[in-house]
Amino acid sequence: MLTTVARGSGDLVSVRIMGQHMIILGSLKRAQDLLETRSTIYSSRPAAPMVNDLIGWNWNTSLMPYGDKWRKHRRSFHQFFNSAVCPKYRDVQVRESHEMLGRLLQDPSKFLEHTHYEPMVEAVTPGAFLVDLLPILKYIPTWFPFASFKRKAVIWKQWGLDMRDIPYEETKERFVKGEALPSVASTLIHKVLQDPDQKQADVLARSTAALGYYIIAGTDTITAFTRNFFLAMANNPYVQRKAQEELDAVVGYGRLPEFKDQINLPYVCAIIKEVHRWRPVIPYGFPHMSVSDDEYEGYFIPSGSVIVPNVWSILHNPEVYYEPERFEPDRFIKDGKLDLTGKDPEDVAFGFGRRVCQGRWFANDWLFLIVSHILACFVIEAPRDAEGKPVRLAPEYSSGLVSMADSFECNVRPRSEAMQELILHLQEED
Ligand code: HEM
Repeated sequence: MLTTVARGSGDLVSVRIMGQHMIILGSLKRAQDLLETRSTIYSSRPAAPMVNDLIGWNWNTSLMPYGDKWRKHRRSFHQFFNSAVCPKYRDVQVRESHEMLGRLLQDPSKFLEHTHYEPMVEAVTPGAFLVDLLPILKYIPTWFPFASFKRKAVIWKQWGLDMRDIPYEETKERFVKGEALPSVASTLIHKVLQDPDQKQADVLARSTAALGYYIIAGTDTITAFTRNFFLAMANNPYVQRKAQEELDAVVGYGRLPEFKDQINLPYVCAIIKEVHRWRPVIPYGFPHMSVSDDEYEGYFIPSGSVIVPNVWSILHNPEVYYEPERFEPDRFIKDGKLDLTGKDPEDVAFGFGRRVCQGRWFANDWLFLIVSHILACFVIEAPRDAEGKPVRLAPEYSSGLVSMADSFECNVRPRSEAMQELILHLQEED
């Protein structure tokens, strides 16, 4: 029997579900007080038997409990994705973006298909499966009538292992033959082969490389963000026009926006911030877990409590963001410049404290290319109704950890013949 007991109000709510304490943090102050100032206590993850034991994803940093193993994996990932290293990947990201533009040009009606979505996010959503609340369930046999989660787990486990191991093994084979291209995986393999404890080094290397392929941590979030961007542009044509005017003035027509232009494109950057704020892709926060008893402003928080930052309510606080449901990049512009004082949505959308997203620099570069390139090259319009009026798009969202908009229709067309030719030309060059 599932029982829920709730206490507290406003921005700090404590809930008990089947004996499990859960604290929901509804303001930036609460989230920072606990997850950042007291990060030694609040940086673990809740046990997730579906993911860790059944699917066998205990090699994934983002799901590991706080401790030495997590620290080792985080350090290993950090060396390849810290802010100083990420600019090295920009050439590859630019080429990827050119390809994406080419696909959009070829078949604009399939703009959602040019993004990538894996249903596995369902599995990393704590509480999505009863087994996460009742770990004993993991021992029931796969053929048991209600054990569909176990059957899914068998498929996902193999999929996860293939995703981690196949590209790694292929790179290793090429490396041994001296044919591997420079990559995160080949750098790691080079180190493994020199390590006295090759077996252990190999385990860490393949986990880092798998995350490094940004398959798990990255693609769902980037896909969800891109969908929200299309949605915001289709519903707000004046925002789109304003961004395109800025792009035309700063970049001109003969080339695509580049990283060096970013500083002169405050409105385009404000759109990225506003997409993070308006429809955060992890709206109910990535849960943390406390590792010792604590007392906070008169509340006793027992060890093992699940702590959930309510990202949606923080980013929709009308005291910080006027008319929060409105898509309004101008809220981040002051005197023609980007002004994020006390309101940068990325301080919230990428999580908190010691568990803050490790892919944020890589993601930011990627999102800048997606948004600026699409805006420079295409017009995005909502479909029209029988009277010729634009339809207000309002898709449903999935309820997983990463909240993804369901598919929706949009008219996407090149802004001009010149832009069309530029895309084709860039593809020939790459
Ligand atoms: C729109 C893009 C993205 C968003 C909004 C996002 C958001 C997040 C959030 C909220 C967390 C949890 C933070 C916490 O527990 O407080 C996280 C963790 C993580 N992210 Fe991202 N992420 C994005 C893209 C990426 C990409 C592209 C990568 C990889 C290249 C990545 C790698 C990671 C890793 C490794 C963790 C685990 C950190 C840990 O548990 O120690 N993320 N991300």
